[in-house]
Parts: sequence; structure tokens; C-alpha cells
Amino acid sequence: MRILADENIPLVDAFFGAFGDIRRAPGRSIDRETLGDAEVLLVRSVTRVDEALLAGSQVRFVGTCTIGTDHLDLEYLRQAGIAWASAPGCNARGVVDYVLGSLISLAEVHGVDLASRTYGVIGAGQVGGRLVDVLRSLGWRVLVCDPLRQEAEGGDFVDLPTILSECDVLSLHTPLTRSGPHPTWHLLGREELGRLRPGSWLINASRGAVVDNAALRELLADRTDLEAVLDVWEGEPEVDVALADLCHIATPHIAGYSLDGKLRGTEQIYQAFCRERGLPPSIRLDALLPAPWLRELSLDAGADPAWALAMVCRAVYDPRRDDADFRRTLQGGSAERRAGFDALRKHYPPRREIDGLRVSLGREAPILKQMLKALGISQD
Ligand SMILES: NC(=O)C1=CN([C@@H]2O[C@H](COP(=O)(O)OP(=O)(O)OC[C@H]3O[C@@H](n4cnc5c(N)ncnc54)[C@H](O)[C@@H]3O)[C@@H](O)[C@H]2O)C=CC1
Ligand SMILES: O=C(O)C(=O)[C@H](O)COP(=O)(O)O
Repeated sequence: MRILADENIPLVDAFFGAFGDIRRAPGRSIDRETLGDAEVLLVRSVTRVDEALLAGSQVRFVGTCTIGTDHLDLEYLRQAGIAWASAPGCNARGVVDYVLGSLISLAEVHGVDLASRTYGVIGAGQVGGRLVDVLRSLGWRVLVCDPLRQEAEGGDFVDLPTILSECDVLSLHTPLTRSGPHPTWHLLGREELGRLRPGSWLINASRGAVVDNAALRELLADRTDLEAVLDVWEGEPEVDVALADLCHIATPHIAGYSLDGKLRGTEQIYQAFCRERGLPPSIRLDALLPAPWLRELSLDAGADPAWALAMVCRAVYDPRRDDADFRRTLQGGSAERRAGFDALRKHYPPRREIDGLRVSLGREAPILKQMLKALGISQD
């Protein structure tokens, strides 16, 4: 069997080597010619998979090692009878860790107690749902907007205008959709952005075009009370440099780039491929994951909880480093910036997820214990 894989998919040989010959190509340059006679196509989010790419090809299975599927033309795949799979939830924890790290940085700069803010999570699936659980377990007030879940489940959801009028922090976790009853393209357009509360913080680690980037740039230039954290950009790898300059944290679409999340993505596609072929999966990620560089921390039971939260989160992941790396790439011309965006993603350092850490407390400390539990951290 002939397999073509994005060169940035880790562990392709380990999981797919037994199935046939594997060729690799940069995801953005995969076209009809690169595809050749491949029967299996493994991609990440940067390859547009549609009729233009696949018509007349021999591809029978497409796997995207990502949560998002907006780069796949699912209707075409269905009509063409081509099996496909994505990796739901694979890197959700990494995105939650990114949001936590961003909040900690914002709180430090503004001298704000994170517990005093009201959080609005827009889109409460794998990522948003986990974020809501963590924030609520920390004892913070969280409002959730997810009209699809609201219609399906009823319950404790609010609409977008309520989020805009009541929340000090907005975090976007919807897919990018352009049709259907609740499309998300420019969900936060000029009008919605204009209704942000004074001193609001906006975090977008979903897809760039969920926010009108030009409108956000104009707003941030005008209203210095607002803060934005952007991991995703309209038109990436091209980035609106003026917008990035106005952001508190700006990163090149790496919010979900935990090592665990990336490897899980490959494993999930391997499992989906095995299911498709009626084969029992025989390779497990547990056996392939390297040990984390940091396994354990010890906290004194008398530590201040807000300080401890920041220390523990930052010990594992601090998005300020990614922000600094990214800003250096924004100095050059357009071609250099695009290359810089992709190079940072291709050579991303190993980053682990917070819930892989163990923390010992020494003696009883109920508030710290609850904080660690909220983060999903095991305690001795
Ligand atoms: N920056 C990054 O590195 C990453 C970005 N992502 C992006 O985050 C998105 C969300 O990921 P998951 O939570 O795993 O997806 P998911 O499909 O589990 O959840 C998405 C949620 O958004 C809701 N939703 C859809 N339209 C909405 C609307 N108009 N308003 C409010 N809610 C709406 C859905 O009902 C669903 O509950 C992905 O589709 C992907 O685009 C995902 C992983 C990493
Ligand atoms: O899983 C998703 O959805 C994401 O956004 C991924 O983190 C994107 O990773 P790449 O495919 O852009 O490497």
C-alpha cells in the first residue's frame, strides 16, 4: 500500500510502517502531482483536501491527525466514497494549558485576581468543555455559549450577547463553519467586538477567521483597555503584523502542540485506519511516549494558591516563550514571516501536558489540593 503523509506527522513509521511504503511531503505543498498513486493520505490542518486534490487519484482513506476538519471537503469525500477520519480531542488538553498560561500572564501584567473575573467560553466541545471544567473546579464563574449543545441538551447555556455583556474573559473554541444554523465565520465581527466590556480579554485558539481580524486590529488600536491573545490568524501562515503587535500574546497556531496531543493524533488516525480495514490495532502510544522532562514538583502547604497556580502551570508550559519566538519571525518580509511561522511549528520543542505532572504537598492543604485537582494533577 502506498501512503503519503505530511512530513510534520510524528511517529508515522511506528504506526503505519507495517502497512506499506510511506512518502512524506510538506503539508502545504501536497498537490495532485505529489499525491501520485497514494492510496492513503495522512494530513494535518494545512492541506486542503477536496475534489481538486483527489479527483482521479487512488486515495481511499484520508486521515487528518487534527481535531479541526475545516480543511477537508467532507461532502466531496462522502460523494466520492472516500473514507476519512479526524482525531477528536487529541490535543484538547494542550489548548487548555495554553489558555491557562495566557490567563496567568495577563493576570500578572494587570495585577488582577483571576478568581474575580467572569469567564465566557464559546464552544463547549472537547476543548471548551474541558476548559469549563477546569475553570469551574478552580471555583471561578464561567458562562458557556454553545447553541448546538443547548438545542440538543437544554441546560445551563447562554447566548453570545450575554457572554459579551457579562464576561471579562472570552475564550473561543468553536470549529470554523461557514454554513448551517450557527456558522462561526466572523462570529466575533465588528459589531460583536464593539460590545466587549471595558477591560475584557479575548483569547482565540480556535480558527483565525472566527474573529474578524481587521476589525479586531482597529478595535485594539482604539481601545487600550482591551487585551487579545491570538494563536490563530485569518489567512495564516500570513499574519497581520499590526494586529500581532497589539496582542498580549501572539503565537503561530501552536496552542494544541503538546507532544502528547500530537502523538495522540497519529495514534487516533492509526486506530481509525485499522477499524476501516477491519484490522486489530496492535501498536499503543503508551509504549512510545517518552518520559516527561519534568515529572514531579513539591509545593509547601503554606504556598499562596494564586502563586502556586502560576508556578505549577508555568513549570510545564508558558506561552510567553512561544510568543517571544514568534515575534522574532515577524521582523522580516512576507516570505520570511510565512517561513518563520511554519518553521516554528515544524521544530516545536517537546512540551508536555499539565495533567502528566505529580505534585506533593507534604501536609494537608485543602485549597492547594483542590487547585491541583482542578488542573488534573496527581498528588502524592
Ligand atoms: N489552536 C490550536 O492549536 C487548536 C485549535 N483547535 C480548534 O478548536 C476547535 C474546537 O475544538 P474541539 O473543542 O475539539 O471541537 P468540538 O467539535 O469537540 O467542539 C466544538 C464545539 O463548538 C460548538 N459550536 C459550533 N458552532 C458554534 C457557535 N456558532 N457558537 C458556539 N458554539 C458553537 C459545537 O456545538 C461544539 O460543542 C476545532 O474545531 C479546531 O478548529 C483544536 C485543537 C488545537
Ligand atoms: O487539531 C487541530 O485542529 C489543530 O488546530 C492542530 O493543533 C493544528 O496542527 P497543524 O495541523 O496545523 O500542525
